[in-house]
This record gives sequence, structure tokens and C-alpha cells, in this order.
Amino acid sequence: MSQSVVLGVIGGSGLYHIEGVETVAEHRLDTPFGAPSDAIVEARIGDRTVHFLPRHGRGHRLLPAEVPARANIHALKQLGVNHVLAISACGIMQEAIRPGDMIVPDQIFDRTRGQRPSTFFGDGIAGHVIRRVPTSTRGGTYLCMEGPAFSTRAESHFYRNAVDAAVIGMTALPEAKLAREAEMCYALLATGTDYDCWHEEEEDVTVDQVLAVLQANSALAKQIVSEVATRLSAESACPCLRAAERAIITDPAVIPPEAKERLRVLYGKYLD
Ligand SMILES: CSC[C@H]1O[C@H](OP(=O)(O)O)[C@H](O)[C@@H]1O
Ligand SMILES: Nc1ncnc2[nH]cnc12
Repeated sequence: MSQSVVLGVIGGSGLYHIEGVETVAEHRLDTPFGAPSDAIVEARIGDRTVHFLPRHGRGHRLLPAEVPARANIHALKQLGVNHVLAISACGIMQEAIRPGDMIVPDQIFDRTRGQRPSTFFGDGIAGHVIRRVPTSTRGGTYLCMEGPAFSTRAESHFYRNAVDAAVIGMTALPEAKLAREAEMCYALLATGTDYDCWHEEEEDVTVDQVLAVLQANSALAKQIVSEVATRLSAESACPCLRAAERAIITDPAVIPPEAKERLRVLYGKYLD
């Protein structure tokens, strides 16, 4: 069964608002998982409503591990979002990718340290969604490291050789996992900003270098958001939109009422 597509955009480093679009409203939401990173800005791009949330908060206040990913995804879900375009600044792990190139990874490799709450399930309700293809599009592996410090050269070489990573960042997880549990299509748009620290002839990554590339690319990033907003179809029947249909294993009779209430926005249709 198809659903009307509602687009959410999560802005990463250097992208704290979308310039030059018509703002319709600002939503300050609360969730059972705490407050999201910031207010969500509802904007119009052409005929489409877009909900924009800066992942690190305006002014970039949150470290990768401090980003309240569950609250962010839940708040977007409250607004009806079912398609997420997640924008990220990334280190480049392959020679052929140049700074400023945009990459759309189709795989994610988890090198976070397990301290980031990464599921909506638990506390009385067990569920398991399928993640063989974790995003909605194709194009290489995003290695998600814990950070906030950048990698050592040994780690950088390992990610290139053992994982064959295309890009490296710190934020696609648990965001992408939670979007799947929340039955959303999730696409990653990575801007390659630096060669991390593996390249013999290129500078090692610095924050200044990352921000300079993002600054130079900001018009392109905005154009891509506009194109996605314009071209995305009005309806979708993607299986991501039913990812939790068969995920919940707990007998409904033993799910505590508090757990049902906590997950009502996400799974009410399966629990009632
Ligand atoms: C500012 S460099 C490191 C920082 O940038 C990336 O953030 P995001 O993915 O939100 O664009 C990276 O993951 C780190 O959080
Ligand atoms: N080299 C790098 N490692 C991790 N995250 C990044 N974001 C931008 N460049 C990065």
C-alpha cells in the first residue's frame, strides 16, 4: 500500500539552516526519548513541505555521540516525515573521490562504541528490523566511527583496506538504524571534505579544512535539497515504510502499557 511522501532533511556539520526557502513554521517538539537537537523548521520548496533539523543544533553544540538521534527521528515521525535525506561531511577514503564530491553511500559499517542508544525497542517490547541494505540508494560504504577525535593513520588504513570504505563520518549511526525502525526511507548525502590521514600527498584532516569545503559547496548542497524536494514522487510503496510490520516478537498480551504508550507514535498501528 502506498503512502504520501513527506520529506525531512537532517543537516550535518556546516548546515544549520536552509537559506532562501520560505519558512512556514518552527516546531519545538518533545518526545518520549527527550528533546531533539533543535527546533524543526517547516519550509516550502516548490510544491513540497520539507522539515529541516540541524543534527548538531544551531551553533553546532552537540558532539556526534551527544546527538539525540532517537528524539530526532521520533520528532520527525510526529510531523509525518517518512523520507529522510541525511546530509553529512565526510572524510574521503578512496583516491578517485575529490574534495567537494557528493557521495550517496548504500552501506554503513559500524565502528561506534555502543554508547549511543540505537533502538526504540526494549523495556518490555522486543523487535528486530532487517537492515541488509540500510539506506534507500546506492554508492559505497560509509564507515561510522565513534569520534569525536579523528582517526589515527593505522585506523584510516584499516578502514580503507579491510572495509573498503568510500567515506568516513561519525553520525550516520544510530540515525540510519532508527530511521529504519521508524519505517522511514533514509538516504545519506555525504560531502567528501578531506582525505582523513591516509594520503601521502594530501593534508591531514582539520576542522578548518572540513568547513572550508562545506562553505564552498553550500550552494550545491542547497541545490540538491531543492532537486530532491522537487523530484521525489508524491507517493511511495517502498518496503522501508513497513519495516516494523513483522519486527515485533513480544506477545502483545505481555507488553507493558507504558511501553505501548512510549511507542504509540511509531507502532500504534501494530500494537492496538
Ligand atoms: C566538523 S568535522 C567532524 C564532524 O563532521 C561530521 O558531522 P556530520 O556527519 O553531522 O556532517 C562528522 O560526522 C563529525 O561529526
Ligand atoms: N576525516 C573525517 N573523519 C570523520 N568524520 C569526518 N567528517 C569530515 N571529515 C571526517
